[in-house]
Amino acid sequence: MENDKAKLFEELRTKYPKFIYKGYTYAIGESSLDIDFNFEIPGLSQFNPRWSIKKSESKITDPKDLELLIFNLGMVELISYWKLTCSPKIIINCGYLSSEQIKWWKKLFIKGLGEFFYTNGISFNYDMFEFRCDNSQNNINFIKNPVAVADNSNPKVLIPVGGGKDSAVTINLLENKADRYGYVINPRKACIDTLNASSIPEDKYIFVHRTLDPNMLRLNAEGFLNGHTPFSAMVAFSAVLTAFLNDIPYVALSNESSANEATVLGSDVNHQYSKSFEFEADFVNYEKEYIKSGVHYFSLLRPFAEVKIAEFFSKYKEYHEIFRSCNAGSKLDIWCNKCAKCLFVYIILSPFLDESGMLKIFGENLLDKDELKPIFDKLIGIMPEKPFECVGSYNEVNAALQELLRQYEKNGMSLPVLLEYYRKLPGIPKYNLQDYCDSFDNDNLIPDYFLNLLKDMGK
Ligand SMILES: CC(=O)N[C@H]1[C@@H](OP(=O)(O)OP(=O)(O)OC[C@H]2O[C@@H](n3ccc(=O)[nH]c3=O)[C@H](O)[C@@H]2O)O[C@H](CO)[C@@H](O)[C@@H]1O[C@H](C)C(=O)N[C@@H](C)C(=O)N[C@@H](CCC(=O)O)C(=O)O
Ligand SMILES: Nc1ncnc2c1ncn2[C@@H]1O[C@H](COP(=O)(O)OP(=O)(O)OP(=O)(O)O)[C@@H](O)[C@H]1O
Repeated sequence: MENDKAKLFEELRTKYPKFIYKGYTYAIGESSLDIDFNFEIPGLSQFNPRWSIKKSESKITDPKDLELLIFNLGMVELISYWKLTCSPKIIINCGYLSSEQIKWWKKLFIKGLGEFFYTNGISFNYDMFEFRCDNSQNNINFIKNPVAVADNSNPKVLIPVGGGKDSAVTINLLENKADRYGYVINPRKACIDTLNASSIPEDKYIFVHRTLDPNMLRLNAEGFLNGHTPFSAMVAFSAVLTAFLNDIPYVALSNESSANEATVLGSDVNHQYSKSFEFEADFVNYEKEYIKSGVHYFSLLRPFAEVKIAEFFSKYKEYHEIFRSCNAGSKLDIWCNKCAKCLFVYIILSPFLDESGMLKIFGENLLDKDELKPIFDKLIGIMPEKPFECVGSYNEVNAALQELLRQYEKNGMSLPVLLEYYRKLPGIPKYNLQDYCDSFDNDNLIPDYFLNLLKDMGK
């Protein structure tokens, strides 16, 4: 199967040697910015993905100011379309990229699609594709009116909300400390419920509608190359554009330090690459160097491990029955209770909530499901690969399980099947959960105002 895909990859690249980013059009309405991108794989299909971004009434002083942001959103959007054929030439007809920028985009393609290449059995490197851009540097519309930080005591901040626990923690940590706006791409129930459960007023929900081109979905169904794309990189570019449009100087992500760990042990393949600090730092440099919107992008939760975020979240009961971290069940708004993400969230919340609290969320004890053992083995690190999901590090999974084991034994409770299995496993090193809860990663780009808030809260 993997070899078939690698063969298909070669065939498609030969048959479709070019991918063209032909252009974009946009219209600024009273309450939204509407964008149409135009991509083409000659001989195969045109693609017109669309974005509609809510905007405030505030006037855009110069519409041209939006163009660099829109062009760059198109650059990240095109990854999903390019991956159908992985064409060796990417021709950019609507914007200029310097050789440094081209290097930057090549890195995002290679690392952001690391899982896609790995799971399709494709080996891919920097020499296997090139970017050509026809436009001269003179055509760049530099931003003339960047967003300024107006009020440092209650700054406006855009918080991307995914419907899971992490963004709910950011929302709550910033309550009464910042003027919060909730940002959601294609809102699903858990995202809306999360915002409704928070104290963010409805007029500060900023919803964005992104439409995938049906030709891509058709070609996926026909068997063209498909797989994971760096979704969080798209969140980054679109959130900065949305913040700019709404005169909001900060974008606060909820990406944690655990996202930095590779998914495949000893390799660069990381499902969460675009949630890693490496991407965050690259993105901030790119934005400051080549876009200069004035918007500051950072992750408020970067210093923390997932277990610390779980500890915060365990206290925010108002979200417990509405949040959904499960990607597999995201369309149906359910916890599927079968996937790695469900089991992972179950494990890291368990030390902080009693059994009835856990039952309210999941409806059953996932550590009592013997059929989840293969996933469990991947989460604790006795297999060479973690699941391709947004899950925390091996160490913190082990630390949470060992703390849970301690609690069960202290209370004289009988162990669920996976915890009993874990207790008997030989050679597992000892971990202390508190060490992970106390850790604070200084590799972060949190602006002083927000860093001081975390410090004042004793975090
Ligand atoms: C696949 C994906 O990114 N889905 C996100 C997307 O959902 P949407 O309803 O628009 O599309 P799907 O039904 O999932 O996919 C249909 C087909 O289109 C392809 N595709 C989709 C999106 C895209 O950007 N590029 C594509 O090529 C895909 O391959 C299918 O063939 O948008 C939603 C929000 O609007 C997101 O919630 C969807 O995210 C999924 C729940 C999901 O599982 N996303 C994974 C990428 C994922 O692992 N998410 C991580 C974060 C990953 C990261 O750090 O990059 C997570 O949330 O844990
Ligand atoms: N549809 C979306 N719209 C806007 N931002 C999103 C969306 N989906 C995810 N995000 C952003 O990406 C981040 C990472 O997504 P991820 O699913 O890992 O986190 P989460 O939903 O907050 O929590 P959990 O880890 O419990 O799922 C989110 O915290 C949020 O900032």
